Parts: sequence; C-alpha cells; structure tokens
Amino acid sequence: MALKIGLLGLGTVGTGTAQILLDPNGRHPLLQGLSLHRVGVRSLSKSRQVELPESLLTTDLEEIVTDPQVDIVVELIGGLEPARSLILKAIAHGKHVVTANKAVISRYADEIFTAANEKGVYVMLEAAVGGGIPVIQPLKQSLGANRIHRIMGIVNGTTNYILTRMQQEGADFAEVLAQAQQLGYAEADPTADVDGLDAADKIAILASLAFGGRIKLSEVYCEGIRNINASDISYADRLGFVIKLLAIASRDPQATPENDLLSIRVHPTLVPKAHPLASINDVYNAILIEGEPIGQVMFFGRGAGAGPTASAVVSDILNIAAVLHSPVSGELHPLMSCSHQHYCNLAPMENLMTRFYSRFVTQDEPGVIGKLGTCFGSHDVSIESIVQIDTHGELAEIVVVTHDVREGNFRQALDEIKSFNVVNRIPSILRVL
Ligand SMILES: NC(=O)C1=CN([C@@H]2O[C@H](COP(=O)(O)OP(=O)(O)OC[C@H]3O[C@@H](n4cnc5c(N)ncnc54)[C@H](OP(=O)(O)O)[C@@H]3O)[C@@H](O)[C@H]2O)C=CC1
Ligand SMILES: N[C@@H](CC=O)C(=O)O
Ligand code: NA
Repeated sequence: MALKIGLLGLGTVGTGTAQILLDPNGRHPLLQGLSLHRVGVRSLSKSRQVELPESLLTTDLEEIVTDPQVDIVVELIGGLEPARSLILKAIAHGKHVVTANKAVISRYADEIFTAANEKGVYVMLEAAVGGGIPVIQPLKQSLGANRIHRIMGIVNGTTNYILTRMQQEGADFAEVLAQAQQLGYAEADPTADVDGLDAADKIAILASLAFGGRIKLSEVYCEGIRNINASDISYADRLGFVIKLLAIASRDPQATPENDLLSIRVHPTLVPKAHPLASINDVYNAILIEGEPIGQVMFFGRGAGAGPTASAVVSDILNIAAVLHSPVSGELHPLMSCSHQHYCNLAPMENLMTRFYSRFVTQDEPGVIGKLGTCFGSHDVSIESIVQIDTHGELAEIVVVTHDVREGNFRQALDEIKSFNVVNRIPSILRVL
C-alpha cells in the first residue's frame, strides 16, 4: 500500500520536493510507492510552480499532522513556530517526520528526539545541513567506525555566494545579498545567513552527531560576515588567503573523559588559497571531516536551492519507506534514530589556539610597528608577519598576522593596543586557518 506524505510548505524546497514526488520515473523504485496526500500552505491564492490538484492544498496544517491517513510528515515551512509544534504534534500522532529545519532541530532536538523515540518514529534531517550534500546519514552510518576529531565546513550557501562575488568582482554586499534571495538561497529573513546563525545551527547539529552528545546552541560562538569589506578581501588576497565563513567543531584528540571539551564556532576565516576549502565558491558547500582511522574526507555540493535540498528531503523519505517496507522488528533502526542523552561541554573561546589577522589604522610615524610588536610579545603573542600595507595622508594601515596563539592573550594585547595614542582604530580582527 502507498505511503502517504503530508507536506507542510510549498515554497522553494517544498516545490522541489513535490516535483520529485510527482515525477518518480527513472528514480529509486520505492518512489512509486509514495503518494502526496495533503500539502499545507499559508496562502491558497498564490501561484505555484508545480501543478497539484486544488483539493490537495490546505491552510490547516494541524489537520495534516493529525490526519490518520498520513504516514510521513515533511516539514518545510521553516522558522521556529508553528514548525516545532507541528513536528511534535505529528510525532504524537505516530507520524515519521522529515524536516529541513535546522533552526528547530538545533534548538529543540532534545524534546523532538525524546518524543520520537518514545513514540517509535523517525525524525530525519539530511536537508538541514549542506542542502543536497549527503552528510547527516554518512555521519550516522558510513563514518560510524571513526573517532571524529574535527569537522570544518562552509555550510551556508548565501554567505559563500556573497563572499565569492565580493572576492571575484569587488561586488557590493547589499546587491549580492539581494541576488542570493532572488535565487532562493537565503532564508526568508537573511539575518540568519549573514550573521552566521544558520551556520551555527548546522555545526551544532553536525557536532552532535560527530561527538555523540547534545549541544547547547547558546554556547556556540558565532560571528557573521557583515563587517567583511573590500579592503580585507584585497589584503587577504595579497597575503595568499581567501575569506570564508567557516563552521568548525573540534575535540582535542588527547582529551580524557574528565577533560573532554569541544570547541564549536562560526566565524569568517582567512583560508590559505591552497586549502581544499578555499576553492569552494558560490552557493556550494563543503564539509571536511577528520577522524581516526579514516583521516580526511570531504563532502562537496550544492548547499541550498530547490532541487538540491529536495534531493536530500526525498532521500530521507526513501530511507523511512525502506525501513517501513522491511520485516517489522518493533525497534527503531539504530543507525537512523537518535541515541544522544547527555550534553557536551564546550571550551571557552579564550582558550582557543588560533592564528589571527588584524588590521590597524595608526599614525604614520616611526616606532609604531615596534610598539605593536612589543605589546603582542609581552602577552605571549608571537607574530608571523607585520607589514605596513597602505598610507592615507597621515594615517598608515598595518596588517599583523600571528602564529597560533591563545585567543585570550591576543584579546588582552588588543585591549592594551587600543589605548595607544598612535592607534586610530582597529577595523578588522579575523581568525586565520
Ligand atoms: N531554501 C533553501 O535553499 C534551503 C532551505 N532549507 C530549509 O527548508 C525550509 C523551507 O525553506 P524554503 O523552502 O526556502 O522556505 P520558503 O519561505 O520558500 O517556503 C515556506 C513555505 O511554507 C509555507 N508556510 C510558512 N509558514 C507557514 C504557516 N505558518 N502556515 C502555513 N504555511 C506556511 C509558505 O506558504 P506560502 O507559499 O503560502 O507562503 C511556503 O510555501 C526552512 O527550514 C529552511 O531553513 C534548508 C536547506 C536549503
Ligand atoms: N539559507 C541557507 C539555505 C540552506 O540551508 C544557505 O544559504 O545555506
Ligand atoms: Na545534507
């Protein structure tokens, strides 16, 4: 008997998903056994890019998640509410859930997965991270034998698109953002993209899977790309770097169970041009995973947009369909369900060891570079290079790149430098990979 899908949302991703479900030929045969039963939207009068019988559409989403005929609820409305409540209600009514909603999962995984486990249903979220790139299921299944040390990725298509266009064309931030929205990459409110919050949601989800515990989103350090300007892109280029918004989660391989702190952060980063992540451009995402014994493995593809994201949504539906077609054991499949119970502890940012790039606007006079160098040295901040890059009248622009230093020490040095009379301002402080 056909499995009935209740689809919540017919926007960018909902439309892509409906298009695949309505056109199963040449895809996996299990797709023939799925039927689109109801579709929930906000407006019945909007024109749609997919042809559906009018009777399928409703604005009553509660009716879909409580419909006894629906087997799988696919949540693609986005946002926190009513998405969270609808997911919980669907679970309470015994529906399996597929969602692309990283905002809900990164905040409410605890209650959602606890409810799902109690009810014996699956909650699948491949589309929530990296859009069409398979990364959630690989972390749950194919990489299960590994001890993961680090996940590092470009997980937001909108900001990567913006940074790429700024880098390649010297384009203006606002103009490129508007184009990303038109192309369906950006969230309805692009603040989440631009300020790094979307990437923070995604790295929290990946870290949870990789390190086997829940992550408190409020503890994830998050810095967006609003302050990146053409000067930094150009100086970085001259120094051999490109600027990327990286999401990084790492665990010290030497950590003992008593001292097992994770570092999870999102921030613009200077990436050496030869690094594999440096060449990931436009809306593409890439996630580099390092583990023992696998070493490095990198996942690459389109992280946003209708088709790629719908590809991940439908693959989750197929996974559920496959399990539902298998002989019933009464237990949830252990490689598809969630078994995390505890919260991971995160290390404070001041303990992070990283390189920094910083740009200083100072008086153009003898001894300034020496003063900066001496101050950094007195805080145990070792400098890799310090160069005066430009002069504007009486002002000089000086760029400092450090070796790996403790972030807390670097910040203390900066506090002291800010008080120097010769220092006019410090427009940029960026971490370097
Ligand atoms: N766009 C992308 O590339 C990607 C998106 N995602 C995630 O997928 C999800 C969907 O995103 P996207 O398709 O871009 O979003 P859109 O804004 O394009 O679509 C949202 C859809 O949900 C409907 N909707 C929203 N709120 C309600 C409500 N309260 N009641 C009824 N219907 C509602 C809208 O109805 P109507 O059409 O009538 O307005 C619309 O059809 C989000 O969680 C997003 O983070 C994940 C990866 C990539
Ligand atoms: N807005 C997101 C869409 C996918 O999650 C992005 O730009 O990556
Ligand atoms: Na994915």
